[in-house]
Parts: sequence; C-alpha cells; structure tokens
Amino acid sequence: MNDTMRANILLGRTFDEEYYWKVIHACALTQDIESWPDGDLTMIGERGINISGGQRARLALARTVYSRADVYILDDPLSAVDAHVKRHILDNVILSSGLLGNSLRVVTTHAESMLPFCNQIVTVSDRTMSVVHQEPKEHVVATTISASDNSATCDATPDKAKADSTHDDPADDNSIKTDIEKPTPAADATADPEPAKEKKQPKKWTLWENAKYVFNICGWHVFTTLVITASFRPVSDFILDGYNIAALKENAKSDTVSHDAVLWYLKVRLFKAATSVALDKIEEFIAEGPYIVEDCRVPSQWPPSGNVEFKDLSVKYGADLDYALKNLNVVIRPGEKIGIVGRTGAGKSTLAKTIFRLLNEDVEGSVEIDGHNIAKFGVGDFRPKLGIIPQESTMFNGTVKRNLDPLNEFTIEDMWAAMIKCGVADVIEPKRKRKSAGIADDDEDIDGEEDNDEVKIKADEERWEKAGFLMRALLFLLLKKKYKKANDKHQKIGINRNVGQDDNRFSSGQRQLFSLCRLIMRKRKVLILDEATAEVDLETDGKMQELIRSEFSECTVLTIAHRLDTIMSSDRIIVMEKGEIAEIGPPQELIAKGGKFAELVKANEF
Ligand SMILES: Nc1ncnc2c1ncn2[C@@H]1O[C@H](COP(=O)(O)OP(=O)(O)OP(=O)(O)O)[C@@H](O)[C@H]1O
Repeated sequence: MNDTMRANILLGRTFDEEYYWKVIHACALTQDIESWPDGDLTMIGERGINISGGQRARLALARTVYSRADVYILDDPLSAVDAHVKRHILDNVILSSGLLGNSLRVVTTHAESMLPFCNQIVTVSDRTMSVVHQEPKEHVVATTISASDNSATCDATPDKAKADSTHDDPADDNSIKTDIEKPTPAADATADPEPAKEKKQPKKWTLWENAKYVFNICGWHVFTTLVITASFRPVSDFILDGYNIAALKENAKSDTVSHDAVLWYLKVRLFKAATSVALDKIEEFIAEGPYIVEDCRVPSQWPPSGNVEFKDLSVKYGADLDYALKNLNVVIRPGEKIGIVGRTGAGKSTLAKTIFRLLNEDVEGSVEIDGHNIAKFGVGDFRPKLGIIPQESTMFNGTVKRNLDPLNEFTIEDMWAAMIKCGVADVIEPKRKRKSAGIADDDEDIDGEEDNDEVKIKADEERWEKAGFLMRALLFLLLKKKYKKANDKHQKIGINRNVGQDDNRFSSGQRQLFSLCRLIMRKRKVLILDEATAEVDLETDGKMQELIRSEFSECTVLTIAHRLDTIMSSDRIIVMEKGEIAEIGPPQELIAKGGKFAELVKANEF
C-alpha cells in the first residue's frame, strides 16, 4: 500500500520495536533500509512500485512474520530472491533456527532444494495429493505439529509427528526469544547485517501539491482526461497496448472531454484516496516525453537485426539515492541469448527497464538498438516493437481476446495456436469444447471429459417439454438470455470471457504464460524476460525455455533469472553487482574461472 515501509509491515498492529527489527534482519531487509533516504520510513508506492521484485517479496514475508501466528502458510516465499538471501531467510525465518521455528509452517515451493528440510512433502498433481513423510535435514514442521496437534493440518501421521518432536535438536526446545537472541549464522554473513534504527520523517506529497503540479503542466482539460484514464488503467496497460498518455493529450486538445465526464470524474474520483495514485502515474506519463516524434519515426520493420548496445549507462531513482546502474558498457549481438543474474537489488530489472525507457529518473548515457539511440524516438513508436514478460505479469480488465491482442492485430486462430503452444488453452476452455469448435490441438482421447453445459442444456430441454403454456412463457424469459449467444462459436469457447486485473482464476505462473502467448504472436526481434518463469514449476520452466529457444531462435533475448537452470543454456551471462557488470562471458567459461558466477552456482546448490 502507498505508505511507509514500516506501516506496510505493521499493518496497524502495535509497534514492538525489538521484534520489528528482528523481523527486518531475518527477512534480509536491513541493507535495503539503510540504502533508502528515509530508512524504514521511506514511502513505498502502491503495490510496491518503487522497490525491486525481491524487496517486495521480502517485505510481504516480513509483514507475515510480524503477525506472530501459530500457523504460517507461505506461498512460494523464495521464488523472487537470490540464492544467498534464500539461505539467509531459510536460516533466520523458515527453518527451526528461525523466527517461525516454533510455529507450523506450510510452504508451497518450486524450489526442490527446500525439500530435504521438510517433515512432510505434499505433491499436488492433477488435483490429487500425495504425502511423503521423511526425516528432515533439520526439523522444521514436526515439533510444531506435535505442539499444536489440534491443528487442521491434514496430518496423516500424528504418531510420526510426536516421534519427530522428541528429536534431539536443541533449537526445537528454544522459545522464539532464545532463537532470536542467538541467531544462527547465515551461510553468507553479509546477507543482512544488524539493523540500523535511524528514524527519519518521510517526505509526503499532498494531493493538492500533486494536483497543482499536473495543472501547471497540462491545464484543465488534459488534467481531467489524464486522471480519468489513469485511474482506470495501469501503467503497464498503456505500455503493452501501445497507447500513451501523450496520445490522450492530443485528444484533449481537440476538446473531446465532455462536461458530463468532467462532472462524473469530479464526483467519483477526485476526492478518493485512489486519485493520488493516479496522479503519481500521470507524473510518470508526462515525464516519458512525446508519444510520437514526427521527424524521427520508427521504421515499420524495426529493429532489423536486434543489436543492443548500452553506452556509459548510469541510472538513479532519485537525486539522493545511490546509482542503481553505474556506467554500463556492453554490446549484445543480434540473436544472442543473454542471461542476467545477480543478487537481489543488483540492478537487473533496472537494466531491462532502460531498454523500454520506463525510467524517467536520472538516466545518463544511452541505449542503442541497431544503431538508433532509443531516446530519440517517441515512446509510442518504439515500445511496441520490443517484447517483454515483466516480473509480475498482469491480466487486464477485459476479455481474454483483448488481453492477448489489445490492438486487434491477430485472428482468433492465432490466439488459440499461441495458447496451445504455451499450455494455457485448457485454462480458457476444455479440450472437448475446443474440439467441437474446431480448435483442438491434437487427437488425444477426450471422450471421457464431461461437458457440463451439454448436460445442462438437456435438462433445460426436458423441463421445456414437460412445462405447460404458462410455465413455458416463464422459461422462455429465463432462458432467452442464456441461449442468446449460443450460436456464436467463439463465445461458446470462452475467448470472449471477461477476466479481471486481479482475477484469481489465474495463478501467477499462468499469467506469465499468457504474457508468453503475447510475445509468440508478436515475434519481436528484441525480447526481455524478467523472471518470466520464476512462478512456474521446473518442468514448465524447461518447456517454456524450449519454446523460447525454438520460437525466438533469430531474436535477441535477455533473460533475467534467479533460477540458474533457466539461463544455463545462454550464449553469455552478465553478472550484475551493485549496479555494475561484475562478470560477463559464456556460462561454462565463467564457472571454470571460479568467479562470481561460479559462486552463485554453488550457492544455488545448497
Ligand atoms: N522505482 C524505484 N524507486 C526507487 N528505487 C528503486 C526503484 N526500483 C528499484 N529501485 C532500487 O534500485 C536498485 C536496483 O533494483 P532492481 O529492481 O533493478 O534490482 P534487481 O536486481 O532486479 O532485484 P530483484 O532480484 O530483487 O528483482 C535496488 O536497490 C532498488 O531498491
């Protein structure tokens, strides 16, 4: 939420200073806090927009750990952090030596390296669960299961749990307090030093200051257009759709904003807290510069080959902040596959953002694609020519079709083909129905699949047959709407189904797969995959990598990943460290050299 880092963790709960700083340390947030101008009182934007993906994940973990619950359900808590931080969090939070050591911890994970530490491994496949009990490398869950054996833990073996509780592990007998007083040394002692407790007052922009700023820049009509639009559509939406606020500015000049819209806006939006978030977005849009630069248009087949060059590139997110990128110089050749790795906060995503000019802060130096400095182009012109799967993929409000093809460039068949390739077609419509609409991917036997709609239609027909005159009239009214669109083939197969921005029908992995569908349909010469497979299981990750290799063999692909398997087959690896390139070269060479990359590989093997 749009508040200080501390408020984001406390969530209105009492401030227990001692425990709070222990949580900060355990969740490896100390160094981040120290690097921010207002320490833990630094404002975090809505949905954590001004912190890195890893920082967001650790903040969410800290919020949960601060709740001091008896039972914790942690949904893939380590997917967005590097191997060192993963180890630190395991030791200081999740394992029995950590802050949650005395609680029951149910952890969902794609990280197989975590499995040896668990008492029970529950595998979920095709909606069936199988449970494996084992002797953990370190006692994680068992002690707590027996201590709170009233738990609704679906624990199939209480005896086993009790047995485990008697294991001779001193850490198990310690209270949380004792554990904390004697923290287990992390594998990497530098992962998070002791916290600094400096408290500074945050700088806050009032709504009025925000509004004045936008008024001064763009005047009344533009202001209202901007706010109405920005309130409804996220930044990424604009980017992906190829729209831009500058285009709206043009509309506003031609006086397209009706008074009704203005009044409606004033009533509904202006006085709501959400508006300040919209205003933040507006500032970003305005700072992006023109949508189209008439005397420097991007050619239609651009970029022709996909050569990417970073020249003396430095980036800061604010005058009083450290450089997030420092004097980067590197040439990426056409068609090269580059893996970008590095500790959390090293600058990987910032590097990706510079290629899309998503940063309006202090950017020095340049990014050139096929010899063109991208700063010269209008953002609306060059962005749609590049492809990205961002760290957090989004589904937009609208139909599945609009999500896949916001600019109406492709046929329905293209969309199904992409969804089938990426393995998400079944999420939208079962194979049986697709087949009846002529869009099945193979001849696999699907006769056993039950078609609920057909069963329902039959039941409706039977009801109709039995009904008298009056009842038929009533049924006619009730069923008319239901069957109105029954003849629409595409309606029947669900691509016109509405999905929402925060639609929980889609897992984060599935959202990433939908982003991959968009890329496959567009076939851009330069692609950025920012933790594009972090949320999917290893097998799907492997399939996605294979698909990326075959579909984009001619393209330049920059892949950011903490999971090293994902980038091991890259032509070259860039290891980022504190905003700089610490190492660059083919993966096997870097491993043989025994430097930073070799260290990361080793850390990943724990
Ligand atoms: N919008 C922002 N405003 C201020 N600082 C930011 C912003 N985004 C990132 N930073 C800071 O810039 C640095 C680099 O962040 P970046 O997101 O590039 O790291 P990363 O290597 O991608 O990390 P992760 O692996 O955690 O995703 C971090 O210190 C982060 O706190």
